[in-house]
Amino acid sequence: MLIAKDLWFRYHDDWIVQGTSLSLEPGDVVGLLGPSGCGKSTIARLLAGLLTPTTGEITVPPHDPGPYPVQLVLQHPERAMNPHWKIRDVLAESGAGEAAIAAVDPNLVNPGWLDRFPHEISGGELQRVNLARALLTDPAYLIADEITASVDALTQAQIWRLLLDQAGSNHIGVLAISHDRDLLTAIATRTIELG
Ligand SMILES: Nc1ncnc2c1ncn2[C@@H]1O[C@H](COP(=O)(O)OP(=O)(O)OP(=O)(O)O)[C@@H](O)[C@H]1O
Repeated sequence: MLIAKDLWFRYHDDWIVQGTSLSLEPGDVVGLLGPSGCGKSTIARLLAGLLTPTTGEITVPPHDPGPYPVQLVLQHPERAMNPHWKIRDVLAESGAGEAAIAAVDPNLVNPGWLDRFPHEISGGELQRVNLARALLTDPAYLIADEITASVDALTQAQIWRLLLDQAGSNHIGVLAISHDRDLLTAIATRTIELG
């Protein structure tokens, strides 16, 4: 289980995260909703181990050295990858070997993209690559922070279908962060509301 207990965090003087607690079980899909600036992305970074809470405790599943068991996928995939790397090298950053990359679901990553650079595929396609890279680390939990906020409704539905299929078959717990209450109602079994 991924457990956050009474998290407090501030970047400077103001407390951004004030006593947040939440838990996520393997296979759970939980929404996180709240107004802009209330600290959703900060909570995401705390859970993914990219920030350390000032006080409070985060329990993650035991894991070997290597990729962290809580992976974070962000809204802008182009900011999360080296623009000079081909897609196969972007995916290899997960630590996955050639065979695992070749075995990625072609609905998620079209094999024809592997020898292209990030700017040579669309934003929605690049987000699928971003998602595939996180999934290739074999995460126990995935935090999806506004991952479909920049794509059209059809692509949004397609990306969420792929993510939920993969999460379901690999028993991955998902925390879906969004401003879109309707989206969270459609995909999550429960939603935590902040602010
Ligand atoms: N690196 C940082 N340094 C200082 N302040 C920051 C930093 N990152 C975020 N903040 C501040 O922390 C607060 C919470 O930001 P955060 O991105 O967590 O909110 P959010 O709920 O995800 O917002 P949004 O829905 O607009 O993405 C904001 O006031 C923001 O300005």
